[in-house]
Amino acid sequence: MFDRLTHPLHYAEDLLARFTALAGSRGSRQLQERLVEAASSLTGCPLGQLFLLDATHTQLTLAAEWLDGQPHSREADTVSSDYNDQQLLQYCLCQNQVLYLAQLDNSLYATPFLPATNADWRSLLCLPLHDDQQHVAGLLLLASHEALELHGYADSLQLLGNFALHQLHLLQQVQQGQSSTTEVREPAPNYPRGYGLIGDSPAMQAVYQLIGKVLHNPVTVLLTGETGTGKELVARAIHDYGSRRTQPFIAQNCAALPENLLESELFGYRKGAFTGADKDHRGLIDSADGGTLFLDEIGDMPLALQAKLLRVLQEGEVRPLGSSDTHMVDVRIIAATHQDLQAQVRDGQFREDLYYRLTHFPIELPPLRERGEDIRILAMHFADEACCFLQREICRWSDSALEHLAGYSFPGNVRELKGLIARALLLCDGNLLLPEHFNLPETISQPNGLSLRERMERVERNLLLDCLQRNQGNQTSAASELGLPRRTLLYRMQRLNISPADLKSRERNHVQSGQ
Ligand SMILES: Nc1ncnc2c1ncn2[C@@H]1O[C@H](COP(=O)(O)OP(=O)(O)OP(=O)(O)O)[C@@H](O)[C@H]1O
Repeated sequence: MFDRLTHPLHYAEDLLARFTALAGSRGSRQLQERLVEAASSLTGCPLGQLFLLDATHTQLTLAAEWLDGQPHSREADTVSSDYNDQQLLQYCLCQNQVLYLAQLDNSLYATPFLPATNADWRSLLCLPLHDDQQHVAGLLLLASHEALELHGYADSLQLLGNFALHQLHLLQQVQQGQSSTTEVREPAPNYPRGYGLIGDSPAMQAVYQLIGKVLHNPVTVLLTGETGTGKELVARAIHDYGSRRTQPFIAQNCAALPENLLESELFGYRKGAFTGADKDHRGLIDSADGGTLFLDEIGDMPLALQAKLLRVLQEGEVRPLGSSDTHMVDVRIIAATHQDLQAQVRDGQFREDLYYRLTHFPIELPPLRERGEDIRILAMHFADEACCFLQREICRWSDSALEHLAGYSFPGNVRELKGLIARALLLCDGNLLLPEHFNLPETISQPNGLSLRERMERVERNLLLDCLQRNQGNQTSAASELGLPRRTLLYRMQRLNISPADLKSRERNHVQSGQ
């Protein structure tokens, strides 16, 4: 971490002292100032800045600035969510990438976030900072009038910055606790899961069982299933929970690159193998040595490459492009496809020998519509996760919204459900998710075998139950909210078989699901 620094030991000692100083900060302001001061002093840069994302993750604000050995205050400078005029900050934040520019004065990028000084700013280091859930939550920025080699400070300063963010979070929690005006948020409930996947349906239980069989056995696994059913997630689970977890996991989508590029990416090449190959390049198979290589969309791999892959699977041998030698690798291959590989074999698009080699241990991921009971817990899990990410209060669900989702066929499976929830949360101004927040395409919504009348009755039943629940079971207030005479409400309740027991069981469900 310190190998690019001139006095690593001295730097490490100073860095440790800064951690201690940050831990001893007595308030948010002091903590933020100590961080920018520390970063500026450790790197010898006259400027240190800390930008923080707001709770909705749409605005970036300059929280602290250190300039020429002292705190520098300016008008709160807020950068809006599109960061249009702040491309450098946007790059770091959205790409989650460290940015280092040694010759800022020659660059075409605008730097309105840097304070105006007599001398021009020449070098810049900008680091994304992460919260305890590993989400980007801010930026630490250093700048100098000299062309300094700042890159060597990136890793250690990022650790220092992340530590400061965690401390900041703790301080805020303590302050909130003391003011006791803020409600303590219920911890998110634990949804049934296996190997990090959410879902409790018999179909998913069967998947968990199969995953368990291959965790400690490097057999080749073929994951099949429609798009968005979680194939990549399962591949990662097999790696993360298996014996190779400390080794690399490398994923490559075979449909993403043309044949020659895919070949050089996977197998690597030797200098001079083709025009532009000016040095040896290590392929992904080599990079995954000891670990796992996940080949997504294997059905799109060109036939010529299929033969080379078969050699890797059978002999463990790799021959880079332009090389006459082969070398051995120890890579576990997990492949995935949403296509019918057998049909592709029949059509001559997929090698039969590779097909049999890959299908030693197939795992099929069931489509979401065939595991309706998982829709509810997945929906709640994604909503909780998104609320945590946006740092907003956990949303409650109306039964009608959950039913609305349960009646949909989800051609895009879990990925589509996740997207729908993210959108619904943006549309939901309050804290209760309702059917209107989910704009499901009518044309592919499945009636689940119910007639129109039955579906209408279901909607009406949920609407009445929602309203009664809001009014604590008081029929007079519910009727008045609905603009109905009480007698009509009672009549409709009777027709739709709504009893006080229904209300009670609904309340119980809400409590159980943490609502
Ligand atoms: N059981 C699950 N629990 C939690 N999240 C899931 C589950 N299944 C899928 N997801 C989420 O759904 C999204 C799509 O999953 P993934 O990319 O693994 O699907 P896929 O089958 O590989 O899709 P494709 O065939 O299009 O590549 C991801 O965000 C993933 O985290």
